[in-house]
Amino acid sequence: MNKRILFTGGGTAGHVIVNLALIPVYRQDGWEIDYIGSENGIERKLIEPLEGVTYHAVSTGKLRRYMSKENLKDPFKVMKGTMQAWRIIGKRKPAVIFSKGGFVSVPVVAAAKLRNVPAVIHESDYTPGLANKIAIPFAKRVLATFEETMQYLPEKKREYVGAVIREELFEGSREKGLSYAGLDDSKPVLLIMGGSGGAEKINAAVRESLPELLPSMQIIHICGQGKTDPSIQEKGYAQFEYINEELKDVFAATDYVLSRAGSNAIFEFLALRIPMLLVPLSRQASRGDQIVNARSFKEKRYARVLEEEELTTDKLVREIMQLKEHAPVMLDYMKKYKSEQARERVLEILKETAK
Ligand SMILES: CC(=O)N[C@H]1[C@@H](OP(=O)(O)OP(=O)(O)OC[C@H]2O[C@@H](n3ccc(=O)[nH]c3=O)[C@H](O)[C@@H]2O)O[C@H](CO)[C@@H](O)[C@@H]1O
Repeated sequence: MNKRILFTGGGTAGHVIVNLALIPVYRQDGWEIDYIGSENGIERKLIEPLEGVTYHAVSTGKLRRYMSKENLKDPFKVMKGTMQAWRIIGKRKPAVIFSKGGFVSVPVVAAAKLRNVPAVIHESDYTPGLANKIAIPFAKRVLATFEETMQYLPEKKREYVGAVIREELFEGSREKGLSYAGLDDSKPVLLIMGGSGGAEKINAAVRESLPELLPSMQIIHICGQGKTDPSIQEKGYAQFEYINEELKDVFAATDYVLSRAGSNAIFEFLALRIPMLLVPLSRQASRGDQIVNARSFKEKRYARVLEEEELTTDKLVREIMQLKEHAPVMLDYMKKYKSEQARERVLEILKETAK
């Protein structure tokens, strides 16, 4: 078999992380690895430095349901991206393409179809995103993280596999995580993670709540690029823009988490058995995918949820304080979830599908 695989996906870290979990397996197995991403997206930062992966940048345009003055050029950018992807696929001749979604992936999956190379799409959210919806007709298979997502996917292509989680996240050290954040073992640690891009509303509410929170806990706050506040220098409060390699240690040091409800993040907390309070991104700011992700986790008792519209400092403090009380029940339910098989199954499917 031709041992060459091409990955795509980008826009936010959520559309890259699953690829990051799979790439090391292929490297170890001696595969040639290509990646198609955008010129300036986070995927370039996360993927280009990896050894053994050739990164190709293509033109991308945001696809929207409705045309407006601002996005008149976007269909042309997508067409250009498709031509570029078509050329790259023709030159590199991958046996299979794995797409994690995001707008950059649409031209790649379309070009794969034109080149007759099988593509496998992975959908991590409860309801499929627009990019994946457009790309699914061109793909051979579509895999879901949430079992409930199956109802939205074509019967002949779909399979529920669960969440693909980076292996190294299970190998963190609490001690290293505490020392990385300049904290100690004296009080429990609350991690605050506003999604890969941070979350300004959560950041502001947390900063206002510090006087009430810090007496009983330490806080590691991942604020997002350019969103830390250097004027806050409290003991027991550590701020970061984004954490890459040390994230495994930070997770190991975490007792509770306050997070957005991006699919990859919440499945990581579930697999690592970290009790969570979720503040999903509102419908005004998104298509509402995080609201349904969070609802599903709440129904399964893996998480508590605070809607963004209800986010006040008082409510936030109360909910965070209550996490400790609710944790034992959450942990009982979380223990029933098994995550180990997802990555193996995805690898098997990719092998079955490869030309
Ligand atoms: C604003 C937006 O469009 N959000 C979407 C995006 O979220 P977002 O990009 O935030 O994606 P997720 O929450 O799914 O994943 C974030 C990933 O980044 C990692 N991470 C985060 C912070 C950090 O400092 N270091 C780090 O490695 C997390 O461990 C996780 O693996 O994709 C998700 C998956 O399709 C969707 O559910 C979200 O609605």
